[in-house]
Amino acid sequence: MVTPFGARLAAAVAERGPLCAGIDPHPGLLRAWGLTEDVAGLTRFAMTAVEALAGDVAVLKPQSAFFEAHGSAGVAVLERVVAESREAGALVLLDAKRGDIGSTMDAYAAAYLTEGSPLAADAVTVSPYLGFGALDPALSAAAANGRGVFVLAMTSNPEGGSVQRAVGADGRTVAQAVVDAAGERNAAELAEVGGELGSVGVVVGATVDPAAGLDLSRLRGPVLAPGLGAQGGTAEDLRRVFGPVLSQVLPTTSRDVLRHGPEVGQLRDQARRLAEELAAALS
Ligand SMILES: O=c1ccn([C@@H]2O[C@H](COP(=O)(O)O)[C@@H](O)[C@H]2O)c(=O)[nH]1
Repeated sequence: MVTPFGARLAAAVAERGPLCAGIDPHPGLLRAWGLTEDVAGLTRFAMTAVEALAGDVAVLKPQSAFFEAHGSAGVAVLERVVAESREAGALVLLDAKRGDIGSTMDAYAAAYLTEGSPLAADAVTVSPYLGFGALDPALSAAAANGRGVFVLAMTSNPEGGSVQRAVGADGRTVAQAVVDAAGERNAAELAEVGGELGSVGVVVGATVDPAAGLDLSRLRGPVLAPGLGAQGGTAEDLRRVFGPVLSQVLPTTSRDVLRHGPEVGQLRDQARRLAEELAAALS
């Protein structure tokens, strides 16, 4: 039997600390690193980040959009990032935010969650706004292959609230319904294979207002928390937003690490500093 993603994530965080470092090759960061805004610059940027971070952090989160922006050659760089990060011992969470009808989700599951695919990662972000049930192919492939999914619930951007905080006929917000559906999948997984942490995560911004009242207590899975650093969230916010489920939080930041490049040692030092600060905030 394959080891479930939830168990692999818990082990990685226990060994390496809680930081999920993003690899977001923004054009502005390429310029700041003195690189050209082309595939050569992208390659140097991304592989420097991998060299600095993949042996150190628990999870690396490449943002697919910045690689896709360079066309097929950019996607080839993303394939290298995924493969070399995993070889160096980091889990890879591919931030692609895919979501579609079930038959198309089959193809996304084949691309991101199936051994042998050039873009197969340890986990992928997905969007539930075609209905949580439409994600079934990805959830099934993840379970079968020891991989994970992170479902958008309450995102870090201010615009998200108009959709995610809308209240349905049952009185729950859209975000709460997403979290509850993820929790049901985790309860089924943990009942079947045991363990503490399920493989279906959700995305909840470190920037969200705790007054939104999102109840994560029955999730029993990881909570990816973006929004730290460049978007204004702080380690202290994690305690305020996620108090009762702090041990399940996987804080992520991209620019707050990457702005310390291009020197490998400085990137690594910043990631270590943040990992320590976050571990303290989450304990
Ligand atoms: O709610 C969300 C979901 C995903 N993201 C992604 O995380 C990083 C954040 O980058 P920073 O430089 O740390 O701001 C980026 O890839 C987003 O697409 C998010 O910010 N919020």
